[in-house]
Amino acid sequence: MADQQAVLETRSLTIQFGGHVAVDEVSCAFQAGTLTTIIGPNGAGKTTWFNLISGQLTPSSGQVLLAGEDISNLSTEARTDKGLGRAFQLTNLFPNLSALENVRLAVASRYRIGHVFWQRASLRRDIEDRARHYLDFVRLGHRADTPVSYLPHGDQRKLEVALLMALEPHVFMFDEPTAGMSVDEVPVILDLIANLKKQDDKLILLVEHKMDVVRSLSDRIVVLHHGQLVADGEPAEIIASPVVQEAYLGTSADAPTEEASA
Ligand SMILES: Nc1ncnc2c1ncn2[C@@H]1O[C@H](COP(=O)(O)OP(=O)(O)OP(=O)(O)O)[C@@H](O)[C@H]1O
Repeated sequence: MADQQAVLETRSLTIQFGGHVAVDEVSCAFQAGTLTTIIGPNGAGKTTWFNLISGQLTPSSGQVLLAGEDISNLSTEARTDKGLGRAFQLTNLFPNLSALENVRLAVASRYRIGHVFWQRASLRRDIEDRARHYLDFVRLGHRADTPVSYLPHGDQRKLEVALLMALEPHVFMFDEPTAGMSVDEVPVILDLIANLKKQDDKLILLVEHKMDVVRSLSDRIVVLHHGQLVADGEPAEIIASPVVQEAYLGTSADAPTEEASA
């Protein structure tokens, strides 16, 4: 494992907002076929680290490497093209189009085709087949013709996973995928992520607060606190570690206890 090339790596990644260092020299490498969850108290820098990786923010210093290539200066779109996929909490859905049309557009964008090629029957069929495949994967096949604005919140979140899959990324990034979901919907989205994990060449990164989710899905947990990486290892070991308990006890409402996750 140690000599396997990392799919994704951050090296001394740092960003400062005024005098505040939100992500502080974070170095971490991730291998294909693993699911890592990033945890930490509110304001620890988790989302900011994600934003630096996906290109929403430019680091003050340090690098982001994708399959060994320094992508620190690339745009978000260029990073997506290179296989870095991030779910954007519904902001990339077209509410007036149907579920299928949304996925179809995502598939077509992957193919980089214009209107002329769209007319070619074989390509059109291929796009249609793929779009339906991703929609079925997220169990929304029966909602293909429903406009997105009519879908319940949980279905919209599932659709977002389908859009992400349509881009065929090597890296899937989810920032609190279960946020705002009802108790019934949470297991469905987790099941989707667990199924993604079975495609064993993928790297999945999650930011998640619910410790039962973290424990059941993760191969590895990385803990941020005050912008620094303070723990990194297997779930049971990390959750029990004093450094994690202490980090969370600073904001006791978030403490990673079984009660908090219930
Ligand atoms: N654009 C910005 N400008 C100034 N400060 C920012 C900006 N983005 C984030 N911060 C600050 O950086 C710190 C880390 O924020 P971040 O949202 O990454 O934390 P988090 O660990 O994701 O927290 P939460 O679990 O609450 O989402 C916070 O103090 C936040 O106020």
